[in-house]
Amino acid sequence: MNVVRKGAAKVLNPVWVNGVQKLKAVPQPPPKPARGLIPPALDDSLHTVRCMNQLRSKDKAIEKYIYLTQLKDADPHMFYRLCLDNMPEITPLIYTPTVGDACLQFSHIYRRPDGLYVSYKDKGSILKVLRNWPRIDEARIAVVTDGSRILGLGDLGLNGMPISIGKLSLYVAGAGIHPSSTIPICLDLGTNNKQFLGDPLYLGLRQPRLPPAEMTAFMDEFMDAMRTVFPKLLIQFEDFSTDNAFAYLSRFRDRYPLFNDDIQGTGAVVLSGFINAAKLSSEASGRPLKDQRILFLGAGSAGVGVGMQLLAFFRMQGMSEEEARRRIWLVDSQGLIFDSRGPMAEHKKFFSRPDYDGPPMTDLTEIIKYVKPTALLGLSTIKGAFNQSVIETMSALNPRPIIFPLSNPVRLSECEYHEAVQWSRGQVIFASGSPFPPQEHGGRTLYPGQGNNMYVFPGLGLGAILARASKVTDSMVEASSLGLAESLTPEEKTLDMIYPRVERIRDISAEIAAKVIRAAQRAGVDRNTEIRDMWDDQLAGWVKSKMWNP
Ligand SMILES: NC(=O)C1=CN([C@@H]2O[C@H](COP(=O)(O)OP(=O)(O)OC[C@H]3O[C@@H](n4cnc5c(N)ncnc54)[C@H](OP(=O)(O)O)[C@@H]3O)[C@@H](O)[C@H]2O)C=CC1
Ligand SMILES: CC(=O)C(=O)O
Ligand SMILES: [Mg+2]
Repeated sequence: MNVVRKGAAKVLNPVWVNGVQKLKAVPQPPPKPARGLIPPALDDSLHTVRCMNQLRSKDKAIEKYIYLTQLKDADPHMFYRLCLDNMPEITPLIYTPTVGDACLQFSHIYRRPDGLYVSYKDKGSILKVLRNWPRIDEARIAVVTDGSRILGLGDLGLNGMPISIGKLSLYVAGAGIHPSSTIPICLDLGTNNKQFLGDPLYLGLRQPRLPPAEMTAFMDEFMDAMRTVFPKLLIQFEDFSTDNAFAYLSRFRDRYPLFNDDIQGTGAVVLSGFINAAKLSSEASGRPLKDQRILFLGAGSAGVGVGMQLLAFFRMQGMSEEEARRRIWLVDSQGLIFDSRGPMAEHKKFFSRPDYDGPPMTDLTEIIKYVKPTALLGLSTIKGAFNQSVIETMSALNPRPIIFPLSNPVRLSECEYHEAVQWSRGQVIFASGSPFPPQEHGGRTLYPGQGNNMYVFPGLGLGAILARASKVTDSMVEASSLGLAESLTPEEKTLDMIYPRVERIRDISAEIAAKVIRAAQRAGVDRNTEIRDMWDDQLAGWVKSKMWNP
């Protein structure tokens, strides 16, 4: 279990709140083991070197993942120290892309319990199961998946647990949430994955997924029980299949403090990258922001979530809803989405085009020639969909085309960075869901952005927790996005970066959290009255003081 320093003592530390000194219980690490129980020359700073050497000696990413999982279990302080000191190297191992392989293989690489499993068999007694969690009073944030759409890998059932664990490791590393305040949760509601159902080692329920009414009844009981057992908890819904992602966000968001990371977190992170990318593209084309035209490949929870966030941003620029909506085109597995195409899923209707009435359009290059987009965003899970013809056509239309292949893990990315650089002759403004290495082009080093919700959810969650928000409003999500967009340093701007360096994640999360707290206060959903009167710089310092450090 991810118990940090089991049996840690608590001491009272003085803290200042609105100019008043109070005493607060702070968990302390246990005393060092007694003399003779550890090697005499064991030294913390050298031990980090030893651990990194052991990590780097493994050939395969999945072996590194297993090593880090064991390290987290044995010595969480050292695990998070390594994460913080080596973010660019370790993030792809504990998160996408490697976490995708960890999910695929979870039932085979499983070693020790971590997180909470709530099964359909627990229906009627979910409350009791939740009460088995060992750190109820400390719990502040849960990431909940039902494993039905893990990254772009489909229905992985109970094997989705590493996604919840990985996201929460980033909450700790990236935003300083205390490890013992986190609960990874996997709802085990069956799976339609035939390979898993036939695998004797599969750890989940061997039954097909539930019909919608039964699933909703289960979710109602689960959410009620969550509120009873964990009254201070923020909930992040993660990797639910498209219909359920939209349905449960709208069903529960006004009753519980929660957000859906794939719809809202992705919307926020992509808007942020888009704002910075649009500035660069406008400098090259002279085209004002209001003339940006966005084409999405993929119209699922992420595509539509990003579309809605962009729409809100265009509205902030003074456009009417109709004008803003007409800036956005969606393409799904059947091609361009337009009104006269025939029946379509509810979540696609808002962006369906009323102004196209021709034959179905399925070829992406042809669609680009028709739409003339300035930005092409991929949330389709279709590897290679942004081929040479697509990128050359985008480059012919735009001096600096914005191309974001955002699907995860890396092997499902719509294109790779080196391809985008080569086919655009170095002009592409690029962000991908999973990381790619920098490229040399024309004597310059070009840096890809990582347009991944990992830049947003730690700060958004930290802000919501510290504000003790009763719900997560659209304005809080928007504040997280604008906070991220504004966080670039002058040096990062000089390098044409559109997202900050991941090494700065703690500072970025603190900035985002402070903005989220302000948005919660403006929306009147904050319940932490002690920080309402703080000035901005006081609030920023206070947020940082709340971060846990390994
Ligand atoms: N970078 C980031 O931070 C994030 C990335 N993602 C990634 O985005 C991807 C999609 O996630 P999500 O939206 O939740 O998944 P969904 O399953 O909800 O959506 C996938 C969409 O892609 C469409 N699609 C499938 N095949 C094709 C095709 N051949 N041509 C065009 N479109 C196609 C589907 O069409 P149809 O509707 O017709 O089935 C659907 O609209 C995943 O890989 C996920 O990992 C998700 C969240 C965050
Ligand atoms: C990043 C993420 O949340 C996803 O790919 O689903
Ligand atoms: Mg996700």
